[in-house]
Amino acid sequence: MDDDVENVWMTGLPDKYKARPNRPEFENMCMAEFASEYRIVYAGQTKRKNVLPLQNKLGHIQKRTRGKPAVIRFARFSEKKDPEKFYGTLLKLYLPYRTDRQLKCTKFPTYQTFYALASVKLPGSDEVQRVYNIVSKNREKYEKHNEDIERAIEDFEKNGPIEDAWTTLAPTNELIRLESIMEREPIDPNEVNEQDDIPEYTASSSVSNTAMPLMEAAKLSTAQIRKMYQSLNQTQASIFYAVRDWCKRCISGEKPEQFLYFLNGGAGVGKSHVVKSIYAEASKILRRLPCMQENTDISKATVLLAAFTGTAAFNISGKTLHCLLKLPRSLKPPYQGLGNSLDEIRADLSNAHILIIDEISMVSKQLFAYVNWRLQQIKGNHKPFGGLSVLCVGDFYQLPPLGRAKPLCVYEEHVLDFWKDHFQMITLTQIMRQREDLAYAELLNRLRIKQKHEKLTDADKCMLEAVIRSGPEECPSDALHIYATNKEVDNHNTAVISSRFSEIITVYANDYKKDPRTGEMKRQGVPLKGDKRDLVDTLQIAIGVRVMLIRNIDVEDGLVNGTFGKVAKITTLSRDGVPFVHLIGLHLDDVNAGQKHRNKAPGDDNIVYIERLEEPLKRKGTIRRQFPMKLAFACTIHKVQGMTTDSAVVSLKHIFEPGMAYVALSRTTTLSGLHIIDFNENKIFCDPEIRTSLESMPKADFCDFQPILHLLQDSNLNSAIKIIHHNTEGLQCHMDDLKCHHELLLADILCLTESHLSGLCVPEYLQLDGYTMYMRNRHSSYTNYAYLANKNGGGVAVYVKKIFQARPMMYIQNVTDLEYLVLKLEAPKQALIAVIYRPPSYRLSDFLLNLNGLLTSLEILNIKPVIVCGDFNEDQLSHCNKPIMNLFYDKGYTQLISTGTTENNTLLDPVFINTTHSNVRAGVLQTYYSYHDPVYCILE
Ligand SMILES: Nc1ncnc2c1ncn2[C@@H]1O[C@H](COP(=O)(O)OP(=O)(O)OP(=O)(O)O)[C@@H](O)[C@H]1O
Repeated sequence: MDDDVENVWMTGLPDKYKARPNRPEFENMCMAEFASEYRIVYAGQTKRKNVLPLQNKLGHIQKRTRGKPAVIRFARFSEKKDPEKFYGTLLKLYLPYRTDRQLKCTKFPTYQTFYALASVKLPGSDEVQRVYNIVSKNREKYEKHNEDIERAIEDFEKNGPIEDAWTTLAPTNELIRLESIMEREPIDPNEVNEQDDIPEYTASSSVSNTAMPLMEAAKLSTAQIRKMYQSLNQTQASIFYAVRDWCKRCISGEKPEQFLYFLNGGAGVGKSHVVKSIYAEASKILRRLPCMQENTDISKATVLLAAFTGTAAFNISGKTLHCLLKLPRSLKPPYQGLGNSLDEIRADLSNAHILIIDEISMVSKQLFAYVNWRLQQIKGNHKPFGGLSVLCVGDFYQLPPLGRAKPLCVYEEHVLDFWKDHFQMITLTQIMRQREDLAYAELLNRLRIKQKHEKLTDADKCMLEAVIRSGPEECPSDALHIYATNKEVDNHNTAVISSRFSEIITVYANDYKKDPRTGEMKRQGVPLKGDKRDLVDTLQIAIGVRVMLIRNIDVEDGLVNGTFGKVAKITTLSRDGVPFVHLIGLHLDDVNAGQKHRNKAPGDDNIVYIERLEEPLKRKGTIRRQFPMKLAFACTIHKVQGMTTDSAVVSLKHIFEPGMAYVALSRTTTLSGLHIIDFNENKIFCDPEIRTSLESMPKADFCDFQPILHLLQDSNLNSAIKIIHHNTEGLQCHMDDLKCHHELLLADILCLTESHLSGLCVPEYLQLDGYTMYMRNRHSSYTNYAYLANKNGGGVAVYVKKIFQARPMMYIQNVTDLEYLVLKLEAPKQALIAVIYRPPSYRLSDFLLNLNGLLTSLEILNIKPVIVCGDFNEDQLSHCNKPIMNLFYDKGYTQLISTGTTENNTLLDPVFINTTHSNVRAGVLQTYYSYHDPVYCILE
């Protein structure tokens, strides 16, 4: 290159290789050869390139290797092509100390390495002596132990490596290693040891390289899951059904567009509750995806549950985002792709279709961008988030991301944005945490959006005054104290332990520092001064003290940064006669947490044992071994986001961020459980940008998933007749589900098939308030077909609102061998409503005959409209012949349902009407407890 060329900087070997000279000998050269043979020479050096004398070269090399041993490897291409000549020349040069045998190699087989440029010319014969002198000198200098080494090599070649060479080579280190192994408990390969970047915690220097354990389904029993579904309020149910519907469309092969939803709502509105429900249901449905059928490893999750902090992740039985997507500690652009672990994570997430991120308010824009890029890389798809559907959940009025970064929802020009224009919002408004104390719940809603200089209303002030205390002495001492800063927390904890406990044990950190001379890690007599994010240098504990874990020891097992408990046992051992604390046993507040960490010592099975963690201190070259916990009579507000408690003392003194006061004040289930100290209403404030950002966010439209509720907002429909049919797949076991459904009980006439009931009278538990029930069991429905009568299942039932005048027609002349019920509606309007069930095994020709009989009888009654609903086990969406539908058409009926009514997207549950009624609305409702969805029809 010319001297004045500036563009000389190349970042690495591939660049240098790419820019290799455009000469024939380089053309077919591989990078490895290029790397071993060539070095870039700059400016002045290039001028002498053809005649660099060997002694110069040697001197140069010696300088470069800083006097370390080096061996010459000559690579002159012209000579290489004629090896005999080449080695002949070399032989002359090195005869005094090289044997023929050794020279038969392309590389000199010694223990030192030296590369000369290909352009080096072999010295002429007059230079031989000079080179010889130099080489002899070097040899004296570097090959002092040559004989020993030769012997060792021979020995090695003959006998192989010494088995425990490390012991001989570095005895002290080996001793330390063995001691460490003895001290260490067996490691569970499933444990994930990764940490969060949240305030006051150490961020480990590298990403955890522990193999990613498989996602497990939420550890809830079927009964618990069912209870959760039943408890969903109306808005919670709408998003639940929206996601459920999306999953159903996936399994029916429809390939629906990815959804990107944001589930918004204040503290305690039940966001996490919905997440758990969605996770359970979506995982169940997506298990039927074709890829899951083909894939032998069905343990790979279809729905990924993640959160920013370990506490939030455990709360929803998920993982931290960092751990799930193997994100690096530093999220600074440019994006660092996954290297070797890409295949592994790709396999792990191969079935993933939905990602749920809880506590989204704490996710920074950078982290969110990383999640997007990572998923794009993993899925090999350029769609946002690699084509995965994403449900973000959280409350932007709660804690913002660290470092005062703006929350995701606040758009900033020139800052990476994957939120705006992508996500649609749904807001939960009904507070569930404080549902027993509605006044408090409403107060919290107002505090959530209070601006900094906005004044509280007199009524709100009055409510709060009832719980404002002049100081901690007026508050229950055993309640959790919540402060804004670590300093306040530490002061409180120290004061409590020294005033209330006597047998206090001080656990010092075991600190190690590298000896600069020997490189050995030396145990320090007293703990080193650590950073505030390091594990504590001295931990004061006693039986009964409250503590909190400060590291994510095992997220899946609930041992996370922010897990609370009480010290129940302190196990000591002794080394050289000096006792030391070996394990600390805790009774955790969450009895489900720490299942894997029990039984490490004899005694109480409920004790969860925690051992020391080893971590590098912030100061280089130092290591600390300490229990990852601290006292927790008090904790910071950052630790309580997501927590529900009966009683808490909240100090507002040092609040420094928007949303902090709101998070702290919204933890207790009732106002009486809250005690406020250092009250200052100006400390309760939100980020004003959040309100405007949320107001401008597109809203998700879930009307289709609860259509009757939506339609009834139109007051004209209040007097319309609402008829619903549902194949319940067993009424007895689904009675609670039916009662909790938000739309089924809006029906005036609720027709049910497959009630699976026997007997003739309606038992008490099947009664619904405000309804009269009629039923017909399968056994009494057939006279001529024993093969059907003797089978279990089947049966039909109808619930009619008591305000209606209706007459059941259980037996109609000439109508036999049908599972049916007909209801003659007399007031306020006239109509005939029939519900029919046709078992799949019912021979079609026989069924058509009997159905025809029924339809003819209904015709004779001359009442209009006639509405016939039921499960006919004939797919109305199928392209095959549909004899049942044809019969109805022949009789002048119209079918009202146009979309699938089952999980497989078949239309087995049609609704037929015999008039061309212009004001009929009909469609499909959602449920979770049957293979069939209910269908409705509203007659104005
Ligand atoms: N539909 C519901 N029925 C009964 N209980 C509910 C319901 N939804 C939520 N809860 C209960 O209310 C409390 C708060 O719910 P959850 O933790 O899901 O709220 P959140 O919106 O995630 O709160 P935060 O924003 O503070 O984390 C929990 O005890 C939860 O079990």
